[in-house]
Amino acid sequence: MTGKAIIFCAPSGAGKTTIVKHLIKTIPSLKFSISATTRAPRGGVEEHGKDYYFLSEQEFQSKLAQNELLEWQEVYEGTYYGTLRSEVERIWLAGNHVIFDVDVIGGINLKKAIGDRALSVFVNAESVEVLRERLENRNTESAESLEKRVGKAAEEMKYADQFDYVLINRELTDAFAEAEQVVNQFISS
Ligand SMILES: Nc1ncnc2c1ncn2[C@@H]1O[C@H](COP(=O)(O)OP(=O)(O)OP(=O)(O)O)[C@@H](O)[C@H]1O
Ligand SMILES: Nc1nc2c(ncn2[C@@H]2O[C@H](COP(=O)(O)O)[C@@H](O)[C@H]2O)c(=O)[nH]1
Repeated sequence: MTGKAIIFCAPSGAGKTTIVKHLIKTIPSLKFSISATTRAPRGGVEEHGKDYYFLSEQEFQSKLAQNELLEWQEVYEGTYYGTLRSEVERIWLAGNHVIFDVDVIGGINLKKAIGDRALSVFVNAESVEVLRERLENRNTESAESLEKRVGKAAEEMKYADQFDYVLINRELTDAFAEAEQVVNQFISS
């Protein structure tokens, strides 16, 4: 089996992490590419080596200098995120498919780098107001961080037409079913 790549992107709060976690649970050959980030872990929720590799800025810059990142972005001012080449290699060598949860520009760059072996999916909500409400309910962001994320969302929505598939996440159960269908069809093609 040739390993494929599934790229999930979305404006913050649209629900891509929720959908990606669901896909990993339901499709056994799909493995998550754990990114590197300089963001601090969300207390009590996130683990190093599971959700992210939480690095200092110096450690991140060192990986960048050694060409260990397939793509990277300063997603929010002063906060870096990047895809490790070693994650993709590890997952493909084990005979699995890789799934990414990355920002919109990172996703466009990954699709360019991987080509036809990759399916890029843009998850969206009905409106920026819905994104805000979901982020408020998630209760993980400071007021400042929430404004940064919502502020960036309208800009990110403009890139939706550069993706292979656009999924509007209204009811979560419907979004799960649609995501499963499109991913299963791609990995079995
Ligand atoms: N269809 C939905 N209806 C209501 N709430 C939802 C829906 N989908 C996801 N959520 C909730 O919205 C919040 C944001 O979802 P999630 O963390 O998956 O977003 P995200 O796109 O990964 O955002 P970020 O880029 O900030 O990590 C979560 O609390 C999640 O439980
Ligand atoms: N370009 C990349 N973006 C990434 C990567 N890993 C995660 N992300 C994106 O960052 C934002 C914020 O994530 P959060 O965990 O702080 O909410 C989100 O859009 C992620 O998809 C990466 O390796 N490269």
